[in-house]
Amino acid sequence: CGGGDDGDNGSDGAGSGSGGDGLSGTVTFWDTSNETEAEVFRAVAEEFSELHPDVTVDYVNIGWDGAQDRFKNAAGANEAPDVMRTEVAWVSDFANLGYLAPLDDTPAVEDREDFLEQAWASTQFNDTTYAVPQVIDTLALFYNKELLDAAGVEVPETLDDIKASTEAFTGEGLEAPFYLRGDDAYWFLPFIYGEGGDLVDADSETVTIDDASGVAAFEAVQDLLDSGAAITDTTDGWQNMMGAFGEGSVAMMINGPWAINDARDAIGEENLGVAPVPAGGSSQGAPQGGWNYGVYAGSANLDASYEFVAYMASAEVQQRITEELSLLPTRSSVYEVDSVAGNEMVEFFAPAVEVAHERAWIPEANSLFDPLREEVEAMLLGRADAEETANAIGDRYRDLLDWQ
Ligand SMILES: C[C@H]1O[C@H](O[C@H]2[C@H](O)[C@@H](O)[C@@H](O[C@H]3[C@H](O)[C@@H](O)[C@@H](O[C@H]4[C@H](O)[C@@H](O)[C@@H](O)O[C@@H]4CO)O[C@@H]3CO)O[C@@H]2CO)[C@H](O)[C@H](O)[C@@H]1N[C@H]1C[C@@H](CO)[C@H](O)[C@@H](O)[C@@H]1O
Repeated sequence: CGGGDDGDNGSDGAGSGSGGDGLSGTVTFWDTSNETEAEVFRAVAEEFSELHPDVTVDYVNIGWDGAQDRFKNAAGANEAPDVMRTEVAWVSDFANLGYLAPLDDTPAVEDREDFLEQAWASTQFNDTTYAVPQVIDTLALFYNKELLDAAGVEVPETLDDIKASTEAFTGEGLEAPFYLRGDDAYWFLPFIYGEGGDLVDADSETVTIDDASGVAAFEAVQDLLDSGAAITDTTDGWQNMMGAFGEGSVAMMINGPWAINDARDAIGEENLGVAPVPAGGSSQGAPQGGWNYGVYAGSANLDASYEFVAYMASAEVQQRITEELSLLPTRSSVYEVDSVAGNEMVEFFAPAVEVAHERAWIPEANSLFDPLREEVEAMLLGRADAEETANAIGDRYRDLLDWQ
């Protein structure tokens, strides 16, 4: 803050010291993390009160399903939590509705230059900062090293490699080489990027999912299933995917850093390998995802909420979250810490995130995933072929976006 003031306001900065910094009251924090992650996020969040004894943190884990609507409904009734774990694509949605407090020039944003540009981009809406980055992620190929060795299979680099491994794995008694998640549209993106395609081109406001690349992507999905190289489900995908991978009925799945600890518990830490998502017919790519902290615009305790967000997004807390959960930091400085730099999963995922497919952080983007999931589900259930699926999605996007 500069100036001649000796700064003795009773606290020695964020890192230590008792209260006396004028913060008090309760900060309610809604967290969407999964069961394994929640243990760490809860502990870290509640420790904020040790630094600010007059502040009570009310940590509430609401999980992932329906979280976006739960926050919007609560905000609409002016009952939203002070701080919300906000998925990277929800910032524009919540900000567009006026539900997030602008954070520029507030204590919530500390060392802005330390944040990764890819992560920072998702916190912006109408040239204003509405969130602070927590973790960044992308999708990768998770594989069971023992099962690949037993089948004599190298880590696949393309979808054709996965198909070519089918006999080797079924010969070892596996149901199939690969679990293809069929109930979450995020998991379809690597197939679309693998054919050099995308859902839309936001710059030219053009729908591209029903281009030849989109049709080729859905043909590749159908071909993996018809050839016996993959199994899928259109409901309970998370449980079925983690179950099949954990029991060894498949050797591979596509997943993200949030699944690392559960996958290690299931097949053994030394047995888990990660690699880039397999390439398709003409290209290779994985989507960028992740999470931020948003502050509810109607919070009755903005000062404590800003400081809570600064603490949760601090380098110290990010380092601890990586050490305990192998989630990816969004601060460049944290990647320099030995315990983080030496983390095998960070060593893989950090460069993978670097080249992850950027998305358009626009409110409309939120509404692209449900039509994608629903139309692909129809294909997986045999009600449509790849071309009909691509065309159906394209038509729905043009209706939704009023784009070409
Ligand atoms: C359909 C939805 O499409 C999009 O969501 C994308 C999302 O944008 C993608 O980034 C991606 O998310 C990754 C995520 O990045 C990745 O980190 C991980 O998250 C882990 C956590 O890591 C882990 O801690 C734990 O929490 O568990 C998490 C979950 O595993 O995996 C996520 C993917 O699962 O994929 C999402 C799509 O799935 C829209 O944003 C909407 O949400 C839309 N649904 C609403 C649209 C509303 C109308 O606007 C409608 O009113 C509502 O009814 C609908 O619900």
